[in-house]
Amino acid sequence: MKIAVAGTGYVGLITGVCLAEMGHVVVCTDIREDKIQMLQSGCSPVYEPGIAPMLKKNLQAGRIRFTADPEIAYNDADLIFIAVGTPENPDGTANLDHVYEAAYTIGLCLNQDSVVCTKSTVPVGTNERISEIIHSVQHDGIKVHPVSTPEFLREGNGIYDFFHGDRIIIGTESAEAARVVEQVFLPLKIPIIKTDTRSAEMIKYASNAFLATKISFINEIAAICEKVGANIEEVAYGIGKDERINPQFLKAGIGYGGSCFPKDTKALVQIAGNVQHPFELLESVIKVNNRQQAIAVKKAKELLGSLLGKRVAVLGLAFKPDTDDLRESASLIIVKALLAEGASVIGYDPIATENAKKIFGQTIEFSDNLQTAILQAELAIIVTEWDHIKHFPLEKYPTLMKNPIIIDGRNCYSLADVRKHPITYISIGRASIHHENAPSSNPSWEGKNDETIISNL
Ligand SMILES: NC(=O)C1=CN([C@@H]2O[C@H](COP(=O)(O)OP(=O)(O)OC[C@H]3O[C@@H](n4cnc5c(N)ncnc54)[C@H](O)[C@@H]3O)[C@@H](O)[C@H]2O)C=CC1
Ligand SMILES: O=C(O)[C@H]1O[C@H](OP(=O)(O)OP(=O)(O)OC[C@H]2O[C@@H](n3ccc(=O)[nH]c3=O)[C@H](O)[C@@H]2O)[C@H](O)[C@@H](O)[C@@H]1O
Repeated sequence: MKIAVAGTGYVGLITGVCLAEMGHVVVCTDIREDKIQMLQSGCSPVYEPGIAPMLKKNLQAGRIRFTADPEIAYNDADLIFIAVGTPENPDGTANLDHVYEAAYTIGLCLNQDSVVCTKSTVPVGTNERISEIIHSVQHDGIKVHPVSTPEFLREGNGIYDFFHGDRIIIGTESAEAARVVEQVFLPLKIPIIKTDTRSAEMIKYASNAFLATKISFINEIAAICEKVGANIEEVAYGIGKDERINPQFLKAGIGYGGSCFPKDTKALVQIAGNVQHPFELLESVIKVNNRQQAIAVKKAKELLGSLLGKRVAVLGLAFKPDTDDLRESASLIIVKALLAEGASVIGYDPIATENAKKIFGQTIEFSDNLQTAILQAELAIIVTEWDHIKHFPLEKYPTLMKNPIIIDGRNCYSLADVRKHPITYISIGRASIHHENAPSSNPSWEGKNDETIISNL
């Protein structure tokens, strides 16, 4: 069976390389010739742990090829995965231009019967439109079956998720097409759920919306914990022990970012609105997240008063660890707000700096290591819990910073460890630790003094 993949971004590339690793013959195509050239030479245009060696191995074995020519990719493909981007329109709806362009090109190029699977996240009804587009231009006498196969991988864990996902959804009205797709994934021994196309499309949005809801829920509880002197880490552990709640996605912090939760929650609000069902719960989830992404700078201002002229180190720029992706990262909001307050910003990220430079340009400085990032800084804001940041020794902050103040947006350190050092430390949903040399302005987010809170923990 020859498999083609449209789009060589995070999803397309991981899908293509992992299918080749399973032994399939795969050809990937993209409209970006620069990406295709990189991939042909064995280099991955995105950072994803494990992808580079697997790519090289399968290129050498001749199981995967890359081409900018869609004719070569689609002409004789038995199975095609569409994995192109579906970014957000200004009104929050999903932009389907790339998906429809890919469908059109597939229709023009296909020369045999084929199954066309959509991995891109698309609103309910899109696969029907994809099918119409293909049929409107396809060669006579061939059969093309559309299937919705939504993708659930996480960036930074993409390869693991491909081989060990919780489920594979196959949404189609064609039993024959479902069988073809099932045969491809059966060796992975991942539960396969066959359903209708519209339900498959909805499963993807509902999954992301539910996970985003868990995050905003725990962030709301964190905000209350700060005011009542409880500790969100203890609370999340306690509620997560209930199997019905589950411990995952209960990590309080400065909100969810990334290429999907923000856009997919907004798109689902639009999908609901289109059928006159205001999705009030999800609207609140989005609102809470917007507040959360702004909270680090709010806390900094409450603590320091003016940020004008202050040197602030932003530690972590990617939207989460183990990726170079900055799409909708909290760092974007934080850096913008710091600059608006007149602070001078120095950014550090172990992997995402090159992508960050494309966004921030010369408006901020960059450091290629954490130590120089915090050197002489008046404030450090932890945005991304990279291992390297999480495990950076606390004792180094007082030796490098003037008067060490950390706002930890990801609760990387235990309060007990922080208390051993002369550091003012503000985290999310936990007691604030004010070192005696720190600025004296009284933060409004809690009415307790530190001693009272410390004795509670
Ligand atoms: N990034 C992620 O972790 C996940 C993404 N998704 C969904 O998968 C889809 C793809 O996401 P990413 O891989 O992150 O996007 P991406 O933006 O990294 O990559 C998309 C690629 O498609 C290419 N492309 C655009 N139009 C094309 C066309 N007509 N033919 C061939 N290639 C074309 C682009 O040049 C780009 O390289 C989106 O719908 C996203 O919501 C779903 C699950 C996880
Ligand atoms: O549709 C998608 O693109 C993907 O979106 C998420 O994956 P991803 O965005 O790569 O990363 P996550 O690990 O889910 O984290 C997303 C954001 O939520 C934040 N988060 C996550 C978990 C948590 O407990 N708390 C929290 O704030 C992370 O810091 C990050 O900013 C989903 O987890 C995937 O299943 C889905 O396929």
